Amino acid sequence: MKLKRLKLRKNNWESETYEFDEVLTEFSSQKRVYEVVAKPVVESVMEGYNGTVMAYGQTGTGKTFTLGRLGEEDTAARGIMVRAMEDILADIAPETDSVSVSYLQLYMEMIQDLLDPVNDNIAIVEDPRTGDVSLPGATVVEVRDQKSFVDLLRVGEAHRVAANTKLNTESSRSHAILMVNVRRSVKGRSEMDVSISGENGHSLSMMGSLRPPIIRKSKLVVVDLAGSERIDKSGSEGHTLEEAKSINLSLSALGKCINALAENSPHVPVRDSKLTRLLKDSFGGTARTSLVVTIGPSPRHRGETTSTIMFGQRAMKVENMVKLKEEFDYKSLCRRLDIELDKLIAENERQRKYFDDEVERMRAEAQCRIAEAERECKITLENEKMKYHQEYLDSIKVLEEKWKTHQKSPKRQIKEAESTSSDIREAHNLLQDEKMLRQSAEDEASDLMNQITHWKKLEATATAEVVKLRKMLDTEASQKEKLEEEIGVLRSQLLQMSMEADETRRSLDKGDGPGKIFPGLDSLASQTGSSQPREHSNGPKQPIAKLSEQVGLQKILSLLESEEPDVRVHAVKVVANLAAEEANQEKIVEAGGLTSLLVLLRSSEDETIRRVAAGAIANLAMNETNQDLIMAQGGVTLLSMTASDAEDPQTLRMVAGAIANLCGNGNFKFLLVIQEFGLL
Ligand SMILES: Nc1ncnc2c1ncn2[C@@H]1O[C@H](COP(=O)(O)OP(=O)(O)OP(=O)(O)O)[C@@H](O)[C@H]1O
Repeated sequence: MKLKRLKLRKNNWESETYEFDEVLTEFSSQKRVYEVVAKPVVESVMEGYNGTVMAYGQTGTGKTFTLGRLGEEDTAARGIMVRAMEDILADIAPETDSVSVSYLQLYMEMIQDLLDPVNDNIAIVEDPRTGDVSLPGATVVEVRDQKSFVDLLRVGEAHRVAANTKLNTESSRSHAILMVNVRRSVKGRSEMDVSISGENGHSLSMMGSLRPPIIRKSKLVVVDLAGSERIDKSGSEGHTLEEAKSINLSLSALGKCINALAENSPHVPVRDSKLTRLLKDSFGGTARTSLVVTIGPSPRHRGETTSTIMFGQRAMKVENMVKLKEEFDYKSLCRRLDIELDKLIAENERQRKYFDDEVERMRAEAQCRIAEAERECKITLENEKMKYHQEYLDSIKVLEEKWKTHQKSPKRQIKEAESTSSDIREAHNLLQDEKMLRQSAEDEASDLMNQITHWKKLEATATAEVVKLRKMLDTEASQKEKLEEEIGVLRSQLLQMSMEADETRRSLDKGDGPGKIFPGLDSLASQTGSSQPREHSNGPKQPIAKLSEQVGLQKILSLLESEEPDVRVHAVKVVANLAAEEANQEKIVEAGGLTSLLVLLRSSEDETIRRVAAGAIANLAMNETNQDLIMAQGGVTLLSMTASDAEDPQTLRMVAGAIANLCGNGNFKFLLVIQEFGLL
C-alpha cells in the first residue's frame, strides 16, 4: 500500500515527516473517512473476522465527531458507527443472520452499560479456551433496522452525558465502546460433507440432516477513547487527578500492549487495565484493527500531537493474524431436530391411526363376506337338497309305473327277456372272440420277446467265442514263431552236421585223418599267403549250398547273436564254412556277417567260437573286395591279438591266416609298419 506522509513542523526551519496508511484533514468528508478507516474492517467483520476501529487523540481533536456523529439533520455528517451499521444491515440475510449491539463506557476502571446505566460495574469474562472476551452482564439489543440502531446510539449518548454530568466530568474523560455482534449462517458450502475443526480440535464430519448449520460469529468494536493529554498538561487535581490517572493508566496500558505487539513480544500485558482486557480479542492478534489518531493544528499542543503521532507510528507496526471463527449451530440443529421429531411423532400417530382404521375396515369387510358366503352356501345346499329329493320322488314314480306295466303284460316281459338274453349271448360270444384274439396277440408278443432274448444270448456267446478264438490265434502265432525259430536252429544244426559229415568223408577219401573240420579252415591252412582259388569249392559243397539257400544267409547270420551258446557255436561254424566259398564271401560281408564275427572274436568267452570266428574272418579276407573293410573294422584287433601272449595258439593260427590274407592290401602293410614301431 502506498503510504501517505504527515509533515510536522518543529519550528520555522525544521520539520518532521511521518508515514501513515492515510492522512486526512479536517476537510475530508465523513464518507471518505469511513471508507478509508472503517469500511475494510466492516467488510472483514461480515466475512467472519473480529474487527476494531479505535480513535485515539487529544481532547477536542475530533474522535467523537469521526466515530459517533449520528447525522440526523445532515446525512453527510454521519460518523463511522452509523455508516458501519448501515453496511452491516445491508449485507445480512434477516432470515438466517442476526446483529446485536451493546453500548458501554469505561470510566475509572468501571464498565457501565450505556443502554442501562444502573448497571455500572459489568464484569469482563474471558473464555479460557478460545480467549474470547464477553460481557454477560451488558444489555444486548438485537438490531433489525438502521433507525432502531440510531435510536439506541442516541439513548446511549444521552446516558453518557447524564452519567458524566452526575459525575461532574466531561465526555472526553471516559472511553465509549460500541460492540456489534454479527452472527451469520454460512452459505454456499457443500451440503453433503462438511468437516470443520471443533473447539476441542477434533475434526467433525456431519452428514445429512444431523449436520447442524454452520455459523460465523464476529464482533465489531468501535472505541472512542478518552483524551490522551498528559496530566500535568491538563492541570488536573483532586478527583480530576484520579480521573486523569485512570485514563492515563488505561491508555498507557494500551500503548504497552501495542508496543509488545509491534515488537512481536511473546507477552502482551493485556491484564494491566480493564480497557486492554476488554479489547483483548479486538486488537492485535486475531482481529483486524483500524486506529484513527486525531491531532489538532495548534502549536501549543505540539508535545501532545507528537506523542499521539508516535502512538500511531507504533501501532502501524502491529501485524495482525486474523482468525475466522466458525462453529456448529447446535441450538439451531436441536430446534430443527425437535421439529423433525414432532413431525415424525405426528406422522407416526397418523400412520398408526390409518393402520388401525384399515385393519378394522378389513375385518368388517371379511366378516361381511363370510356372512354372505354362508348365506349363499345355505341357499345352494337347500336347492340341491330339494332337487335330489324331487329326483328321488320322480324315480320312485317311474319305477312304480314300470312295475305296474310289468304286472299288466307278463308275455311281453318274457319276450323282452328272451330278446335281452339273445343279445347277451351274442355279446358274450363277441367277448370270447375278443379274448381269444387278445390271447393270441399276447402269445405272439411273448414269442417275439423270447426270440429276442435268445438272439441276445447267442450274440453274447458269439462275442465270447470271437474273443476266445482271437486269444487262440495269438497263442498259435507265438507258438509258430517259436517253432520257426527252433526249425532255424535245427536246420543250422543239420547244415553243420552235414558239413561235418562231408568233411569227414573227404578226409577219409584223401587219407588226411581227422582234425580239419572246416573247409574254410582247411583252405585257410593250405592257402596262407596265397590268393589262389580252392579246388574243392565245387561238388561236395552242394548240400551245404542247398541248405544255406533253404535257411537263408540272413537267418544264419542272425543266429550268431543268439542267446543260446550252442546255437552260436553251430552258427559260427556254418558261417565259417560258408565263408570258405568264394561265392559267399562278399554276400556275408554285405549282410553284416563281418561285424558279427568281429564282435564274437573280440568278446566271446567261448574259445571255440573265437577260433572259428577268426577262421571265418580269414576266409572272408581272401576276397580282395572285402579286404579294405576287414582291415578298417578289424585290422587293429587282429594285429593286437598277435601281440598278446594270452591268446589261444589255435585262435592265433586263424588270426595269422587272416593277416596273411590281408597282407596283399597296401593299407594293411602300412598298419604292419606301425605295429612294428610299437605304435598300436
Ligand atoms: N472534521 C471536523 N470538522 C468540523 N468540526 C470538527 C471536526 N472534527 C472535530 N470537530 C469539532 O471539534 C469539536 C471537538 O470534537 P470532538 O468532540 O469530536 O472531539 P473529541 O476528540 O471527541 O474530544 P473529547 O476527547 O473531549 O471527546 C466538536 O465541536 C466537533 O464538532
